[in-house]
Amino acid sequence: MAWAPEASRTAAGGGGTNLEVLRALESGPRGLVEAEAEERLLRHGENVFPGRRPEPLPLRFARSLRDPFTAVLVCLGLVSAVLASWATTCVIVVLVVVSCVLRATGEHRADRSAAGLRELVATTATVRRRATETSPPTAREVPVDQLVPGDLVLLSPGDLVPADLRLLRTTGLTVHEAALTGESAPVDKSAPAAEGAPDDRRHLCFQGSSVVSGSGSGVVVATGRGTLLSGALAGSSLRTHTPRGPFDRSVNGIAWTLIRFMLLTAPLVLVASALLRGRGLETLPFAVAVAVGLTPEMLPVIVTSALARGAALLARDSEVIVRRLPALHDLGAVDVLCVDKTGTLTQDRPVVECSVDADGEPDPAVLRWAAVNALWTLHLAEVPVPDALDEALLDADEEAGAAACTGAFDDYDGVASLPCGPGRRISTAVVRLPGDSRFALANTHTLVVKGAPEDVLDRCALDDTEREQLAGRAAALAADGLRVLAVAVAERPACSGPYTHAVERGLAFTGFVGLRDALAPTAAEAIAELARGGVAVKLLTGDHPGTAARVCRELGGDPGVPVTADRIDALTDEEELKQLAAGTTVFARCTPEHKARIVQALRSGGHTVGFLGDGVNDLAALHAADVGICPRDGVDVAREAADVVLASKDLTALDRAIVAGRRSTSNIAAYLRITLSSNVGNVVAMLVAGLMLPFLPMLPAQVLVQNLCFDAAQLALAFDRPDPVAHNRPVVLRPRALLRFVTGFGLLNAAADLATFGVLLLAVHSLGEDGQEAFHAGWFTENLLTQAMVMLLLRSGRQLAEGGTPGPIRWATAGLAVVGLLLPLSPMGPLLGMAVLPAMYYALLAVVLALYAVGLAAARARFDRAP
Ligand SMILES: Nc1ncnc2c1ncn2[C@@H]1O[C@H](COP(=O)(O)OP(=O)(O)OP(=O)(O)O)[C@@H](O)[C@H]1O
Ligand SMILES: [Mg+2]
Repeated sequence: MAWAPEASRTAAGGGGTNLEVLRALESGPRGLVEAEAEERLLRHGENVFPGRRPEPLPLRFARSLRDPFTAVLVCLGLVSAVLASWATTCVIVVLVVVSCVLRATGEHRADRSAAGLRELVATTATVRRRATETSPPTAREVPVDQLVPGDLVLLSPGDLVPADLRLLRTTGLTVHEAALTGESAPVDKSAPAAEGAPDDRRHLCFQGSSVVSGSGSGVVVATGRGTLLSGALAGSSLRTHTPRGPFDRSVNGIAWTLIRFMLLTAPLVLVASALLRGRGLETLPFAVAVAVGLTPEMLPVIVTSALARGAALLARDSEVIVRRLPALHDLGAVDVLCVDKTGTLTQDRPVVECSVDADGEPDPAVLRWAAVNALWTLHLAEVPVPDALDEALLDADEEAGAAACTGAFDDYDGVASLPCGPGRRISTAVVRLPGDSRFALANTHTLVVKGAPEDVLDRCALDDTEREQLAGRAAALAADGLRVLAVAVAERPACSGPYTHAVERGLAFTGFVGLRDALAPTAAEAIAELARGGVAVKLLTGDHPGTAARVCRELGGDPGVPVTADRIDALTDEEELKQLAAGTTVFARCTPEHKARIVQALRSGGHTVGFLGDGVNDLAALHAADVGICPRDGVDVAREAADVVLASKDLTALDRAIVAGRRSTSNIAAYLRITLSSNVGNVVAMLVAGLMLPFLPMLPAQVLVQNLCFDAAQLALAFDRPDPVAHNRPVVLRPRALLRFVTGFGLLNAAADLATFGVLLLAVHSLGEDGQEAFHAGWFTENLLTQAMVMLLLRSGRQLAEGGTPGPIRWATAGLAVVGLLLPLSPMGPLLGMAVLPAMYYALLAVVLALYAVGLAAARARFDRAP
């Protein structure tokens, strides 16, 4: 348990000065001493994020019991136990246990293989601590689970709030509390004024929220199970939201259809045999066995195994972490990938290339003003985390300054800063010349503004023609692939109160700074591969349309006509937005909301959408997409929001992840096709034969043994290496197409079964009561052999004639055939009520099977040709 001491919670929750709060928590402004923190960790326990505690194996096992297929099996097991049909009950218990064990261990394995990588991209918190009582405090990163009450935490944009905090100091801090309150807009947070304020929620930051802009420091008041989020989850007033992605629509949709179908089978068999054969309740065990026979009970196992194996291989070979297994399936279905530009396709290490005045002439003063802005934005932040653009400006300025030795700008003192953030594309620093207040200059503050040209020009005192001209100049720089910042300044009488955005008006335009941000080395290759694989790539960026279009071209794509986000604002009709989103490749000047809206529009247009992004401004879109993907260098919140994390710098890992997703889905689809068509075939044949014969066409125990053999063999499908050609386009499981397939192939299978029925009539002279055992043996052999054939011919893609070493499928089918042929002849045969058949039967059976193989191959070829 990790409750903060009761006293501290009260102090933190109520008012109180910073010092009082710190004292109540036995902490201080210089942070905890390491030894004390260690001691507290023992006392309070680890600060584990709710919902992220690793699930123990028994719990996993219990969770797989909740699966609908397993539930149906358990019900059928109960029915057979009530009927005292113990053999059936035993087989069902074996099925349930095997399936749960396989699923739980599969998930566990996938988790383990990603564990090392997860550490590599783990979320950390920045704390201020001291090595000893007397040493100075230093800020350092600690794993989130090591935080203790009383720790001083520093927050900056993109951080996940690691525990419940009482704020001590803030500058322009806004946080996103959607995980707690559902509120999607960022909320302002501030440290209380000195006298303590009554509005305590404003002064608290809660675990699970994320920092959007600004920075701050706070003291930890609660960790682990003591946090508000933990409490809310325990009281289950909050649910971790699970979006309905393609996986839910396809695999789960199909599963539920099957379950309804299965629940109908047992009553149907009972009614049919009562009406037509006058049999009573004694057919119930048989009806139950048929229902079990029809159940693709291995579906959950195949799904988990195929996905877990794919995820484990990806982690090992390509350093990709799949955080939610179904996301791997969804990746395979992605047909549109939206990508953010800065930091994803580019390296986000911009370098200043030019600094020009309003006439386009080189002017170092523009860079100097931009650097003054960057310097004071950085210094006035509670936590100075340099942004890449600011860092580049400071570096370039330092170099230029060293050459020119002009010191005038260094004399400025910072007064206030209004930083940029999501949706705000300019940053302002208010500076002044230090000096005696008797001089007029000391009463003047200088506003230095830099940011997106459109936004800065809007705030400058210019007439329309001038503004247009300057916008044109910015566009020309952008078209060269530069990131462009406009710089403007204004002198104002000193203002004693806090500065607000309202002062950013009537500025004097100074010039532009152009920065070049190199492309990520593997970006072009990755994008080309995506295009070859049938995935449309769209660029969604906050940057200038010119820069975005140029980047797109450099990556080998056709940018078309870039759309700026204000066009999206103008659209009220969802239909129009859908069309615009589908027909556009580059979206520029997007705010986080625009990115999410575009993703949403593409999804409602019927696409499966992936979003690859790394910043705070990508958070909403990462949530909105079917699959959120984050590169390794993304901010904490982006990584937390993503379903898939690319742990290596290599973007082509994404292509491999998509192929892995397609492969897993293909294997799942192959399983469904194979198992359903043979199950449907068997049930139809069994019903027909059951109505014509004086005895049950198969005994319940036989049905179940046959089923066990099928299941064991079909597990191999999860490990199949399907045809690579099948993976050059998105793979989607379509319930309708599957149904068509299953009906067609199921009837073909039933025809083969009934042909065997005819053969048995010929070979076994009397099919009266005494021919029963021979009939059962004959049908058992035929069923297993046809199943083996179906597995070979209906797997995804690869043909029988392939060379090389036999894969899992061939071993499985060979095993199935051997069991089918030998089991009735072995001592097990009589135990299961089967007799030895005449040799003639095998000869005739060979003919039936050959015909069936030809029929299957022809039907498959026809099916593959169909659109
Ligand atoms: N530190 C900054 N100072 C001034 N302006 C900035 C700063 N950072 C960003 N901007 C402006 O805001 C714009 C939008 O930034 P934002 O972070 O939303 O997207 P981005 O980094 O350009 O691109 P992407 O969305 O591809 O990551 C930038 O293009 C730039 O003009
Ligand atoms: Mg970015």
